[in-house]
Amino acid sequence: MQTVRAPATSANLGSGFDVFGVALDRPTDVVRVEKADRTTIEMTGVGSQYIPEDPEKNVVGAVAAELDAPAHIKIDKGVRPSSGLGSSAASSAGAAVALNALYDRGLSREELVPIAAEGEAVVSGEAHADNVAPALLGGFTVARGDAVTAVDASIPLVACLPEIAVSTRDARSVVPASASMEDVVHTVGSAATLAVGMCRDDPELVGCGMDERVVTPARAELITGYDAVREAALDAGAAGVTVSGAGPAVIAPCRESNRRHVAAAMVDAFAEAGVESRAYQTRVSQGATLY
Ligand SMILES: Nc1ncnc2c1ncn2[C@@H]1O[C@H](COP(=O)(O)OP(=O)(O)O)[C@@H](O)[C@H]1O
Ligand SMILES: N[C@@H](CCOP(=O)(O)O)C(=O)O
Repeated sequence: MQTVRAPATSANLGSGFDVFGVALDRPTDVVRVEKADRTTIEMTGVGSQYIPEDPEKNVVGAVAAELDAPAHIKIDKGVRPSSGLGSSAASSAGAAVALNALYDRGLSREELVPIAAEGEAVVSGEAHADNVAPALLGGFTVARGDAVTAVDASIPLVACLPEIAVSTRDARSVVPASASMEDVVHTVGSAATLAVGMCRDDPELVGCGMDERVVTPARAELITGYDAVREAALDAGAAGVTVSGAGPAVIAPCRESNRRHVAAAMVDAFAEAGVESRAYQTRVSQGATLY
């Protein structure tokens, strides 16, 4: 038997649409695997009632098939599905690490990225790696085509998750098909600033580099209260605010000393907009861990 704790992730970070991602130290999924003749899946935890246990429809079924590693897979969900916090990626990455160890496949974390990405294809139709890369490698990751670059980073963040469901598919359908050259230049400047901020562990640069004018405003429309939550987080001292993943979670880097204050301000602002929410006081952290 093998057990893995796999982290939530936030992919995009505003300026890095479909490219940037970070692993978060909470929330997490716990994935437990035991050898079996065929793959079966058992789900518990937050939102598990909405997740199919059929291996054809659950992301971990595809990962087990890719690794030719049939198992009884138990997943205790800590990362709510359709959250914008890489819920499916946490399970995919956790299963990839656990099954790799269970069957002694000897694959590196980098080699597991495309395998875990096949799990993502079950949900979104695309084997995108921007969530599974940080879930496997930890820190800040850059997914570009088949190549992934990872750097360690330690940035305090608040990830505030409202009681709204936004499917990744729906949130992708509102992304504009084109952007002006002015907006492209602005995004490149922001993305470069964010990457430097991650390398320097500087939350101010990371927050500044999240500014993006094409994808984020379109998706913010799907999140009741987004503008008020953004303003409240900035007033409370956040260095920047953006939509986490495809939403509805909203993410805000900040100094550790004002993280609690930022978290409270975001929850209060959602409440004023009539939406319940939960704020995770978290940080950029390590990838999936065997224990
Ligand atoms: N093991 C799993 N964990 C989470 N979601 C899963 C899993 N297997 C299949 N799904 C499906 O994936 C969808 C949620 O994934 P996704 O939209 O990527 O969430 P998030 O925005 O949190 O990353 C839901 O439709 C859910 O039923
Ligand atoms: N780059 C993708 C990431 C989706 O992440 P999720 O956590 O919302 O599944 C996108 O922005 O569509």
